[in-house]
Amino acid sequence: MDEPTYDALCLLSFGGPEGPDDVMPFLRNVTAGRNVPDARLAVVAEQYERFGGRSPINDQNLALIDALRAEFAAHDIDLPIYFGNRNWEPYLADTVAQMADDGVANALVLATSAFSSYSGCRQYREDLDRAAAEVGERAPGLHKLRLYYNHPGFVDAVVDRIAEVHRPGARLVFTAHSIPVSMAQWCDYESQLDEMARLVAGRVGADWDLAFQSRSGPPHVPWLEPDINDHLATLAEQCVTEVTLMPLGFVSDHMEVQFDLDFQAAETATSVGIDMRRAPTVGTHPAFVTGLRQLVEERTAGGPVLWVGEAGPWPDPCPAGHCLAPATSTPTGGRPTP
Ligand SMILES: CC1=C(CCC(=O)O)c2cc3nc(cc4[nH]c(cc5[nH]c(cc1n2)c(C)c5CCC(=O)O)c(CCC(=O)O)c4C)C(CCC(=O)O)=C3C
Ligand SMILES: [Fe+2]
Repeated sequence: MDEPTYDALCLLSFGGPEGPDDVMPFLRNVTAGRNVPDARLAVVAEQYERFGGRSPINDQNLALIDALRAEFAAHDIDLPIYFGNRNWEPYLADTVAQMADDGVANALVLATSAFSSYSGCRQYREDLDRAAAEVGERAPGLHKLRLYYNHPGFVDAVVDRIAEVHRPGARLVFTAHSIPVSMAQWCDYESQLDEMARLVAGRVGADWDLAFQSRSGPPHVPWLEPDINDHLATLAEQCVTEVTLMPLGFVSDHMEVQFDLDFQAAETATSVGIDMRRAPTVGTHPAFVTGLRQLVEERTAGGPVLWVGEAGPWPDPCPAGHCLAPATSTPTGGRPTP
């Protein structure tokens, strides 16, 4: 592929409220155009309020940016790093406008989502298209880096994070954000999670399962299962007493990790008599930061294309028609054009 010369990297993430007054407007941004009932928003708002109305996600992304700046400096990569979000400040469109002001002609984009799904992949690409359209002709070219769920840097960091808390003999349970089954059918989310869980568990040497967390939406709409809380109860029935929990589907310990796992799932574990330890997400683990630098060098310096497992590197750009939104979430009810 013919690569342009890149003059910046933009970290693209979900965003989160900075204080109590931000919580409801943030949640309305997240769920705009979708049928998430107000009752569900109220429940989630309460979860943010437990954290003083402030999500840890923005600080975690800033920490990752700091780590990447140091990594770039140590490897003579001369790319300024920008930060833009889908749902909160700094909003992506403002960041793209800033890049245009600064004379950036082409930027690489690193999304904080390792796996393939509408929420974690295509929706970020839609965000980029919308932000570029908003800024107009002077907007830089925005080039998303390929998915890195099977990059050795990510996988090595996951293995190492598990080692921080794992006890030999404990059951290793991986979690990822549940998504509607109607969303899962258009992407490789489940198979990617399954393959990486198997590979990581093999390296740790543990029996393992994959469970899902943080589902929303009405109960009659099917989402990926088992839910982590139900699964802990099932494990207890099988006389499992020690669990290592690894939130494989996330790259930082944001609200959904700290609330849904450290608070809710931990309570479930206690109530069913399981001694559970949660492994940290990759965060700024040096192996992860190295892997992200290699992902950039793949595009800027002819660096090697690295991956582990069977699926091969995620294609760059994404395959047409992949990671589509579920039909019910589009205004027309039809399939969006790829
Ligand atoms: C696959 C996936 C990821 C992982 C990939 C990625 O990282 O992108 C992810 C990440 C995140 N999800 C987050 C927060 C929320 N997700 C929601 C809602 C939803 N997520 C979905 C999927 C995912 N979500 C889906 C299918 C919905 C329902 C419909 C919809 O609205 O699309 C809602 C609305 C209320 C609710 O229904 O729970 C909130 C508040 C935060 C921020 C945490 C913080 O603040 O620290 C993060 C990193
Ligand atoms: Fe989410």
